[in-house]
Amino acid sequence: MAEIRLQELAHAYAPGAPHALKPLDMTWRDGGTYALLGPSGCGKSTMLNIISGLLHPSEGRVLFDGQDVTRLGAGQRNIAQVFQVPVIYRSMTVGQNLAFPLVCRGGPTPRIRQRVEAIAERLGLTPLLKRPANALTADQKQLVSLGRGLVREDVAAILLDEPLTVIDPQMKFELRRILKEINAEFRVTMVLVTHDQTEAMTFAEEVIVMNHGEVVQAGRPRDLFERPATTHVGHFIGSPAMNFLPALAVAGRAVVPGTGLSLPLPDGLPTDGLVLGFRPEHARLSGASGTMQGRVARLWFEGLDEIVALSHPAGEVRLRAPAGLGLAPGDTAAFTLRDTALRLYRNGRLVA
Ligand SMILES: Nc1ncnc2c1ncn2[C@@H]1O[C@H](COP(=O)(O)OP(=O)(O)OP(=O)(O)O)[C@@H](O)[C@H]1O
Repeated sequence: MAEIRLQELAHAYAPGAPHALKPLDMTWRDGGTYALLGPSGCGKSTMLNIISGLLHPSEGRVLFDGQDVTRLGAGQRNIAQVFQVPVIYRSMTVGQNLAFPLVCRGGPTPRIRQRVEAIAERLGLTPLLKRPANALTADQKQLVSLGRGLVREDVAAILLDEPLTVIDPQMKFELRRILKEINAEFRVTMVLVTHDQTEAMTFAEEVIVMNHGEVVQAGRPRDLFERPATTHVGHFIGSPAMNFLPALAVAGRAVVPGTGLSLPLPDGLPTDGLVLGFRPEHARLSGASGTMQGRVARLWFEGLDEIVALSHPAGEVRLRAPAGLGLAPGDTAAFTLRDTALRLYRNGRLVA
């Protein structure tokens, strides 16, 4: 188990090619849970493969517990990696698959059996231990892949590259819980790559949001939700996404015309490219008068809540409201906003 430090790390796949991973510095605490979150092609797998040693970075260093491992191959790093597509040894039983990493390292047989049984129990694989791995469903095969990553007690970290994609939705929730339990019990550093915000936000203590090869924000799930560092993060995290409305500078404040939405402008801030943003969850419908009034454009259900899309000359905003308020498209509605809910962005970046 190890602290992982990325120092001035960057990667281009060919000399002179644009960076697939732009320069970054980051430290992941020993025993922590982390998620790399972002759309397809943003550089998540590139970063993970550099950490596992499958890929050598074109710039910078990777340190495990202070030791430079940048030029070491995957086999020398003591990392367990689980991929999107299950990797199993088809000619072996489930038990033999789970035992394989330990057998390769030559541990005592009783200890191996004990560890295999413990991990199988955690993953619900006990009844399948003697089955040929070949005969399993895709879900079960991925559980075996995960189990092979978890069975070793000496790994520096477990890297999970979209491992839940092939897993049945019911099972996903259960597996995230199991992974967290294993992390709490064995304090093994875990890094999950995903493009699914719910998966990232419910699994990790710290989420690293990436876009176009760049880390745009790294922080606790609550901080990403409350204070997105960019409008991209505000769009990408949360459902519905954060609301953003263009603002003008008026008498030292950023103001959305025709609404009560405004914030003081920080001293010296240029006044172009201003946008005010707030979360749908922080607005409360308030009858016909409030911070902003608009016309109900659309309504739809999300779980027990109703999402109300309000149209206004400044733009459309979405609010989350308890179902059964009796609103209909075309109605006039208004909302008030929680005091601390408003954020100011300039050219897409948080300024206040
Ligand atoms: N072997 C490669 N050679 C050249 N370019 C590559 C290679 N692998 C990835 N890339 C490019 O690097 C960028 C980042 O890709 P990467 O696979 O790391 O993104 P990702 O976020 O993991 O995407 P996905 O979720 O689709 O796997 C993309 O523009 C991709 O086309």
